[in-house]
Amino acid sequence: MSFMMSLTPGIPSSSSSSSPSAPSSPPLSSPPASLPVRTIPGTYGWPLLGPISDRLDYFWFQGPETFFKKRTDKYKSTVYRTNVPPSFPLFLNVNPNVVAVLDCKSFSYLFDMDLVEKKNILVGDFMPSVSFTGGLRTCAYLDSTEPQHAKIKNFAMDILKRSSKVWVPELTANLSTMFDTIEAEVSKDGSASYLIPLQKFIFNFLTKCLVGADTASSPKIAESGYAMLDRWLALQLLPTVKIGLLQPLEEILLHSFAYPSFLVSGDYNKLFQFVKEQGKEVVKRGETEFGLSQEEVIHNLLFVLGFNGFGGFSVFLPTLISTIASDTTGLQDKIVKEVREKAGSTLTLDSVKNLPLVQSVVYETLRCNPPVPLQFARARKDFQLSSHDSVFDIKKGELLCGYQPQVMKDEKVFDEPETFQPDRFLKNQELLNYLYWSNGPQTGSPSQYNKQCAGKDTVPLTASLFVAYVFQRYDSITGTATSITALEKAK
Ligand code: HEM
Repeated sequence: MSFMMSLTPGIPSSSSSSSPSAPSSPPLSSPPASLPVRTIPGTYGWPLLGPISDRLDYFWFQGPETFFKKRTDKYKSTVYRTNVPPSFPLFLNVNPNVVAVLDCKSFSYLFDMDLVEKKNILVGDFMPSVSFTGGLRTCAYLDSTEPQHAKIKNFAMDILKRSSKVWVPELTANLSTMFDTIEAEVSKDGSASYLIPLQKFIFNFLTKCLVGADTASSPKIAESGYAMLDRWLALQLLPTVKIGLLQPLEEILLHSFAYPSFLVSGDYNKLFQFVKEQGKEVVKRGETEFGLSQEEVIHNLLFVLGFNGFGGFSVFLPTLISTIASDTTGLQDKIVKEVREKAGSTLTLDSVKNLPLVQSVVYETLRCNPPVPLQFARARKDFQLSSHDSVFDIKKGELLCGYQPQVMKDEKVFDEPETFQPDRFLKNQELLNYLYWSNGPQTGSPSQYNKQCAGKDTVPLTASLFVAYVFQRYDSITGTATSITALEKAK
């Protein structure tokens, strides 16, 4: 961590000249004069052959982690040119060329909305068809300069603010249901596979909090709403993610073409009708207070619920559970002590303030396993970008691609970056400046002027409450990312 204090903090330099609340930290656009200017190393290879070879390395021969690491070692640089999937043969109008940015300093340029734009590049140059979202480009695909972005982002943040009253009671009620199910299965079979109860919990809880709709009012949605979202998400993301099935089948069947939305449109329409009927109050507010059409409100609600919230928590919570439930260093005893002494008998949003170790564990899990691994941004203009040791010329229109799992292991920022240190953020809060899971630093503020996750504070808060709930109820839990094998009730 020795170099950390000399880094430019990873806070967006500014948003746009029209942003009254733009943060005023030093601009990233003027790199320190002492660093040498270097040509960006790396190559896109021969047309068609370069992209296909990189794609096979990425998905098959190396996997994303080794893919980025090997090239960093080869070029002795955390900034280089490469191709990322999807590509040839059936993604003809997708340009796979990117400039990878793989340390905390170069990655933070992705947050500088004066320098980069984020139009249609949530998952790279490839964009899933808008027919998955009713023909609309939802918030996450809009650049911060597009007028609809401000309206929808403000709506999303308003939803979170208003739902704060019901957030904790809904969370604990739904957690009770989930752990009753898991507990019964563990005592019957000796272990419980928890992914389905967990996804049902996330779906019911978020639907109530974000949409104001009770899934109990529709047995079909209550029973299979989570699975409908899984299918909808899978079809949009398949071309870009490694599943780990038998290769080369995965390459041929999953990574070679985009799946059509009609395969899930029946499910999506059911969810649409459910939100329209059961989420009337929230939908109306989106129309009257934020100037959105009814269609815009509902498709964006479904995106925030399904893609951002449900998708994000479905990836994050299993890693959190597995990290804690497989620990053998005595971490659970320390958490039990903190939770029992300081959380209070009834959990509230304020309880978390008294749980610094729990919060640090949550942050450290987000650092070691950022749930959304890839982030993209396109240069709005020519500018100079610096890594820790060099400066590079970026041309207008070039696509920057950050791979968070490597960036969050930046040894110039994080001591022993490969090691999970539960109290890392408790000992040094300064490090929150470099925790980027939300597409911005944990010390930043999501707003209409940037593209930071609207749930930047809500997500770690919810995860901390989740941990507090577990250790109010249990003295210890044992398990993995998919199953719980033992639960010892609180004595
Ligand atoms: C563990 C859960 C979550 C994770 C990991 C997560 C992660 C992210 C990330 C990485 C982005 C930026 C994507 C990009 O532009 O590259 C994002 C955007 C966004 N997230 Fe989250 N998110 C989570 C939960 C939530 C929740 C609960 C909400 C509810 C309001 C939310 C609302 C949003 C919105 C509205 C955006 C788009 C921001 C914009 O366009 O300016 N997210 N999220």
